[in-house]
Amino acid sequence: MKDFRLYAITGEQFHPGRGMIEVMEQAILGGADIVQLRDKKSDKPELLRKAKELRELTRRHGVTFIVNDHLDVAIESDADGVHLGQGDLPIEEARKRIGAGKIIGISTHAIEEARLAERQGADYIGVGPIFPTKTKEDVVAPVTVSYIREVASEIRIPFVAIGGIKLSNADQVIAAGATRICAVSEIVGSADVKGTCEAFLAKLRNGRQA
Ligand SMILES: Cc1ncc(COP(=O)(O)OP(=O)(O)O)c(N)n1
Ligand SMILES: Cc1nc(C(=O)O)sc1CCOP(=O)(O)O
Ligand SMILES: [Mg+2]
Repeated sequence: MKDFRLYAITGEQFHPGRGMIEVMEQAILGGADIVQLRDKKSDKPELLRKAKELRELTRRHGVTFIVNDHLDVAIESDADGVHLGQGDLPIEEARKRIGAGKIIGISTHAIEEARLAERQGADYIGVGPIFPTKTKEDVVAPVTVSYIREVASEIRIPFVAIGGIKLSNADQVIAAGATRICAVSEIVGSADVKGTCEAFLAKLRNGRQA
């Protein structure tokens, strides 16, 4: 898969009065290079409509587009891939349905899950939740930056840190070895979405030099 640095996930509850496409376009203009549609409320037709809009936006900007949870919506909207949770369908089955050229990402919360995801052919893993977060209802206890250190030293596929990551704590995440960051509320809930993305990327760039 095309490498990425800043992963922006939709969260419409964080920007009342502003449209999702407008907000995600600001994230992309700020440098987000992968976008995920995460929507726990909409029904299938609504999800598909949003996925198609985001597909058009991301294609126009040359940015990777992932659909959370819904493999069928990912396929029908011609997304670049799907993000699975630990309780979702197995990677092997998802791969058969979505095809070899597409991206499969999976959430992990412990090194055993990361090892398994790598063996099963995931293209990237989510590593989290690093810090407490209110964005995800059924979230597990924070894994802390020590899990980033474990993954960075052992896992070879790309990993992205997620969960409670803010501009104010991103330096800890980067110092632990993360070279890719994912955020929901800090990005889409910001009054300056573009500036927030630029600030995350500046931190990631500085971290690489450190
Ligand atoms: C990049 C990334 N990492 C982790 C998640 C969480 O996925 P999951 O565990 O399936 O939980 P939900 O997002 O479905 O609530 C993610 N979506 N993206
Ligand atoms: C969607 C999600 N997945 C997580 C995981 O640990 O797998 S944490 C999380 C929520 C991230 O939202 P925020 O950046 O607002 O904390
Ligand atoms: Mg999920």
